[in-house]
Amino acid sequence: MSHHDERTFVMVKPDGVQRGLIGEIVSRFETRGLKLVGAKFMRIDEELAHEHYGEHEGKPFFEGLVEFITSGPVFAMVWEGADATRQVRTMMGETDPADSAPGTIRGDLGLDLGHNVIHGSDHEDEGANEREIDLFFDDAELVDWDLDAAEWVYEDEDH
Ligand SMILES: Nc1ncnc2c1ncn2[C@@H]1O[C@H](COP(=O)(O)OP(=O)(O)OP(=O)(O)O)[C@@H](O)[C@H]1O
Repeated sequence: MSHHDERTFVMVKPDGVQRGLIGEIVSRFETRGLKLVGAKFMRIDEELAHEHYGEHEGKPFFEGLVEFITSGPVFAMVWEGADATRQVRTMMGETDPADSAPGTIRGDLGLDLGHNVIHGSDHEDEGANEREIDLFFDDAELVDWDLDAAEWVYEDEDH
């Protein structure tokens, strides 16, 4: 990982998994030049849901949000690249698919606010990316590419 790279947490939510959108979503980040360093197909239990969405506790949509995120499998990922957290948020679009521009993931694939197919760490919340990566992944599950072959694909001023 070079000095300006960072890692961010991204997750295809249960609606995206159920609709068969994992491949489409992974493909968008791959072709945008981000590097996949971790991925896990999993169920989120109540405890993890409360930790992950703790900031929304007490809001009227909280219980529904927990019920939704625990309702089926999710595809959790860690992506790495220059300014990765902000890049991913830009590619995702707005929280509400109705406000998201065509070309963004939610603008193209999202159905409504409760079914917006993807989560990505908030780039305006300092350290949210690292906190969420730690919440979902053990260090040993994150993979260093460290391949010569990767260097010509991902041009880097350090090389
Ligand atoms: N008013 C609402 N009614 C129903 N669901 C909501 C509402 N506001 C937010 N949500 C759901 O809660 C999630 C978290 O809300 P937040 O404001 O953190 O949006 P976000 O950061 O764009 O989304 P995410 O955290 O999933 O990436 C949203 O993705 C959405 O699915």
